[in-house]
Amino acid sequence: MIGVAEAKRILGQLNLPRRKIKIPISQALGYFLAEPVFSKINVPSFDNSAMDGYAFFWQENLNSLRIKGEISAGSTMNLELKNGEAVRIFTGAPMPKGADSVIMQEKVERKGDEIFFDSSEVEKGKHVRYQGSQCRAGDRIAEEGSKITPGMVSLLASVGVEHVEVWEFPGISLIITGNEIKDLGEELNPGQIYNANGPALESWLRQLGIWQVNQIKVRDEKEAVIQGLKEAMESSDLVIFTGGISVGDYDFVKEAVEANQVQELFYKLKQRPGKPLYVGQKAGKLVFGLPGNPGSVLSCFMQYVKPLIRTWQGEPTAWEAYIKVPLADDFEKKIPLTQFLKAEMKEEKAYILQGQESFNLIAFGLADGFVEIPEEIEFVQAGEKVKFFPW
Ligand SMILES: Nc1nc2c(c(=O)[nH]1)N[C@H]1C(S)=C(S)[C@@H](COP(=O)(O)OP(=O)(O)OC[C@H]3O[C@@H](n4cnc5c(N)ncnc54)[C@H](O)[C@@H]3O)O[C@H]1N2
Ligand code: MOO
Repeated sequence: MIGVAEAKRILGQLNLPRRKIKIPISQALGYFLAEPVFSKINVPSFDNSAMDGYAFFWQENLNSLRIKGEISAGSTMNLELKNGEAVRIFTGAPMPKGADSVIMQEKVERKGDEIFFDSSEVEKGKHVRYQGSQCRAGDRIAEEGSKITPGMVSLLASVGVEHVEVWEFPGISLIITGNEIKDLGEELNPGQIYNANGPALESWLRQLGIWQVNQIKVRDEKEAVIQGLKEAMESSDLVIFTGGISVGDYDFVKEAVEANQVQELFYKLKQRPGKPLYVGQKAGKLVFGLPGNPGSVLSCFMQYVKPLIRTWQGEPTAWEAYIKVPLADDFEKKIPLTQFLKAEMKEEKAYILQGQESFNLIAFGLADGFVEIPEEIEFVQAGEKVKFFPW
């Protein structure tokens, strides 16, 4: 059995067969840039007013101006001001020739075609947004690996970028094993349970922007599991099993990966929950055998599958997605394994929740994420900092 750090090192070093795609920015939310982005234009592309008011040429001791005309946003009017003249101007409208400053309309008193104001209210260059003051054509405005947020989309649109090169998301298949598993809405007979893992993983994947997932259920029969994996590998980059990876007589995932010539990267980790985690690889495709208990599925997904998918998607720091927070209470770890514990964050402290068994989902409904207590640590004192992995 290897430890958590070694497992992460192995997965972190994989050479993932990622693909670049070019997509319109309207569809790019949540993707990561595969190339840096350069501005196509100067922004602003012309000097313009930052306020509704009056534009003029600044001079010492100025306290009145004569209004010569009006310029609104989008106007192409070719107006030229002389000293002592002002133009009525609106936010975003181009500054006329001969003007270098704007005064807000609230600061003036208008009488006919003249405005009067206190000379202390005006300043050279005030309320003008100069050409190229955000960026200039050719400037690098976003780096490779940046996540496309709504803010980034706004920036890209402002500089005239219509399409971006991003890393394509991996295609994913979920294989839910277990004769006892019933879908919601179905009747539960004795010995049967609801499928918690399928909806949980679907939700996780949606959180990562992945809405299209091939999901199949297979019975605990060797041929069905082998065939299910074969078909899933043909259509996906990542195959995620839940259940069937332990040592029971009806656990066939191990036999299925071997029958499909998947090469083992590791099997069984010094951790709880999720000890019997399996990961294998074939021709760049990855197979995760998540142990069936829902607590194990969620911990293993969060610790290994999520960072791997994020890396595939182009996030450079996916394996460091934790923060260090103080533990609210003392914690004694009674097992020589790394423990992932469901925890709630309150007033910047992590509270380890009751009910940490890997079948028990009550704590999952309350948790904000996991606390990690490393293998070699036996006791953590209240106030000591631990790694916290937010959902
Ligand atoms: N003799 C041993 N037995 C077990 C060991 C071991 O080392 N030696 N490890 C235990 C640990 S730890 C885990 S975790 C489980 C993992 O078992 P499997 O991956 O084979 O999973 P299953 O046996 O199929 O299921 C385990 C458990 O989870 C429930 N389950 C499965 N799928 C779902 C689902 N989609 N939604 C909700 N719950 C699900 C299933 O009914 C079982 O109760 O093995 C231990 N045994
Ligand atoms: O570690 Mo298992 O993953 O206890 O449920």
